[in-house]
Amino acid sequence: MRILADENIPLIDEFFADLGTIERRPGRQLCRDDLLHTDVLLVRSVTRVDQSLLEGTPVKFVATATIGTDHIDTDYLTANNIGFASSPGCNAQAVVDYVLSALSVLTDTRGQTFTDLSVGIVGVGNVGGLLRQRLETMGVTVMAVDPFKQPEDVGELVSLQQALQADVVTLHTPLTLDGPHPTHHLIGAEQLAAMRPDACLINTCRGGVVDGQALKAHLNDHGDFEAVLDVWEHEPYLDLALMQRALIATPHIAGYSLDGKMRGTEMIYHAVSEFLGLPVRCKLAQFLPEPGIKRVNFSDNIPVHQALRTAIRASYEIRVDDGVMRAAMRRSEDQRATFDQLRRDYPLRRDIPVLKVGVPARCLDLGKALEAAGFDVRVK
Ligand SMILES: NC(=O)c1ccc[n+]([C@@H]2O[C@H](COP(=O)([O-])OP(=O)(O)OC[C@H]3O[C@@H](n4cnc5c(N)ncnc54)[C@H](O)[C@@H]3O)[C@@H](O)[C@H]2O)c1
Ligand SMILES: O=C(O)[C@H](O)[C@H](O)COP(=O)(O)O
Repeated sequence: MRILADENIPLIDEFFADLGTIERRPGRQLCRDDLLHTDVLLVRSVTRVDQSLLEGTPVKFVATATIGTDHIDTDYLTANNIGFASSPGCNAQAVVDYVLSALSVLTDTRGQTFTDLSVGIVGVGNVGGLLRQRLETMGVTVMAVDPFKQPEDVGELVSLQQALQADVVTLHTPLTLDGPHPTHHLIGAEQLAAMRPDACLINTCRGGVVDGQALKAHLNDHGDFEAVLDVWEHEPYLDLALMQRALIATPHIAGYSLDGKMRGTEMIYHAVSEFLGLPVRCKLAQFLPEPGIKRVNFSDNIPVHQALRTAIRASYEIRVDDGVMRAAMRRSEDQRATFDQLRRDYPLRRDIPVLKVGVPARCLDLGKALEAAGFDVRVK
């Protein structure tokens, strides 16, 4: 068995070494010639997998260690009897953490608390569904839209027009170009104009879901409008003027927690094992390290919103990623190389539920609020 893997997929040896020989390549440069002796191809989102990559190769199975699948021509795989698996939900928690950290910065800059906000969630799948659950338990008003879901499965749904009325609109759809509800440029000039002049748009799904030119113009015309952008229309190239005007700008790392990335590898390992008719031979828990910060303790005189902010940012401080990207892009002579390097060298980050939070026994409300945000609360 010959396996070729993107060099940025973690734990490849740990999960796949007993299956055969493993080769690694930078995902963005992977080409057909690399695959002339490959049986199983393991990719991330930066490799376009289609006829031009696979035709004439012996590849029998393709797996992507990502949630998104817009880089895969699944029709071609099906038509050519090539097996396929993705990693649905693997890094959903990390994206939710990213949004919570962004909201904590937004409310901070505006002197608000989480419960002052209404949040429109566009796409109520793995990420949007978990986000909805967290925000609603935290007491935030949510307006969710998803034309492919039923309210009995995901809770109350509204139209996109209604969701655009929220203080914050956060996007969690796949990038789709066809079908009954395509998402390419789902948010353009018309939708931005329908939003509140002081709203905040968060995009962590795919750059192409937002019309970047329209967003830049809207931001320039509306001084109180904010944008939090993790994904960009022409990645790995960025519109620097859009980046400068964004409240927070990051290099497509919303899902980049260690837990999320490693869970992605575990999911493709399960899929490859099943394809080969093999039993599951190892588990992610064997390889996950202990968290760096193990515990944050609160005393009883801290307001709930402050404790939430502190705990969220102890787990994941989005402003650091924003600062690092702005500094790197300012110095950069090669945007593409810088964008990829920021992603490749991304520092270790753990999911919110990994952080234990200590609260005094008499602070029931504090404990409940932290639990609602996903923390592992221990009563002192
Ligand atoms: N920035 C990152 O690091 C990162 C990490 C994970 C996922 N993502 C992106 O986020 C996307 C969503 O992730 P997920 O795990 O929730 O996917 P998912 O497939 O579980 O959910 C997507 C939801 O969007 C809905 N949807 C589709 N078209 C829609 C439309 N026109 N309007 C409203 N809703 C629509 C679907 O019905 C589905 O419920 C992924 O496709 C991926 O591209 C980005
Ligand atoms: O779709 C996903 O899972 C995310 O966008 C993922 O984090 C992308 O990471 P990449 O494959 O580009 O390293």
